[in-house]
Amino acid sequence: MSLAELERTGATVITGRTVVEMDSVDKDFVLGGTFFNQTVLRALSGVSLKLVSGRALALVGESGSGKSTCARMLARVYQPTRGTITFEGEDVTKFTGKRLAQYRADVQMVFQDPFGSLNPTQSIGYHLERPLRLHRPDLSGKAVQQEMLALLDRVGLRPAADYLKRRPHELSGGQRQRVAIARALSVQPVVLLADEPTSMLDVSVRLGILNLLEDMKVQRQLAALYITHDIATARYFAEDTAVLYAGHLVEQGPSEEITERPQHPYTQLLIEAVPNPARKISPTRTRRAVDIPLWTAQSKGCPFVSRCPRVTAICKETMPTPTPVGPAHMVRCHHI
Ligand SMILES: Nc1ncnc2c1ncn2[C@@H]1O[C@H](COP(=O)(O)OP(=O)(O)OP(=O)(O)O)[C@@H](O)[C@H]1O
Repeated sequence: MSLAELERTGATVITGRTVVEMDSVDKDFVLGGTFFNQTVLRALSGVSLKLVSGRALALVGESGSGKSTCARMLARVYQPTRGTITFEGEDVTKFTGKRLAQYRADVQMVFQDPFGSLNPTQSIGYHLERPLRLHRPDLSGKAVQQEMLALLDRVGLRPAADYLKRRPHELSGGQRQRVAIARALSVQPVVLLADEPTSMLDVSVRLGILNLLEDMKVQRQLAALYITHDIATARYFAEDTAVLYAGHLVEQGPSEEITERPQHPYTQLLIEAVPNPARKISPTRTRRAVDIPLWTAQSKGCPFVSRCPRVTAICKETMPTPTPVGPAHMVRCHHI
């Protein structure tokens, strides 16, 4: 049976190989207090996820849920407090020197603010030439020029030669994000971490950037992490979705399954919040803004209790373990 046929049967087909794996990762930040009585924020609690070549995983959650912390750990900006991160089977936390530099080239990040990530005093050519010369010393001067033009062309900045001498302020937000993507691709990465890559762009250009990232994911078989507040775009770009709340993964599985049949009350809340002109507004349903709880090493129970319509005594005491509810679909809730 071909992959396409197998997919039509409804089975979850995970193509590609696991490139990066996070296993039971905690990340603590010391916020203050004395040496003997520190206030420790647990920004991530027991997070496990995989990035697979040619596939994207969307990491969805509200502000402060720990999405960027997760990406920064994958990029080796932060070390985990507990748990392991492996890259092609090797322990990332042990990388130093040349191995760490190579890892940082293999794992590229695209940030939400395309202007902040480019140097306003330097040309677009400079932004592409530097990583090419640093990470691909085999290329001759002429080959570097050709590669810069090919990269700009590939991200849709045409005619490419026109863009080389321009500076970031001469480009629109969407064009700057295309330059940032070209720069990330210049070092031939294996993993792409896209941290809300469209949230600061005009709505009209967002789809173009998502399409470009999708093309790059497929053509280069990148293992991608797509961070977003917006569960609706998660389905568009990512095959798999993981929902993060107060540093805990509360639901994870195929994007289509998660958006069609969300099981965790938090995922259901995110889906209900997606604007849908066809849906009637229920006057009985009221929403109040609630902050994500500050999770510490002493916190217990499920972090969603203060907002959960299903809450019972056990939820206040014990964090639920992951429960399978479908092929490659897990939920952490006592009441599914
Ligand atoms: N370096 C740090 N020191 C202390 N606390 C931090 C640090 N980095 C992040 N945090 C805290 O960790 C929690 C998670 O932050 P993070 O930026 O990962 O969330 P996020 O989901 O990416 O939010 P946003 O969507 O607003 O970027 C927040 O409470 C944040 O204040």
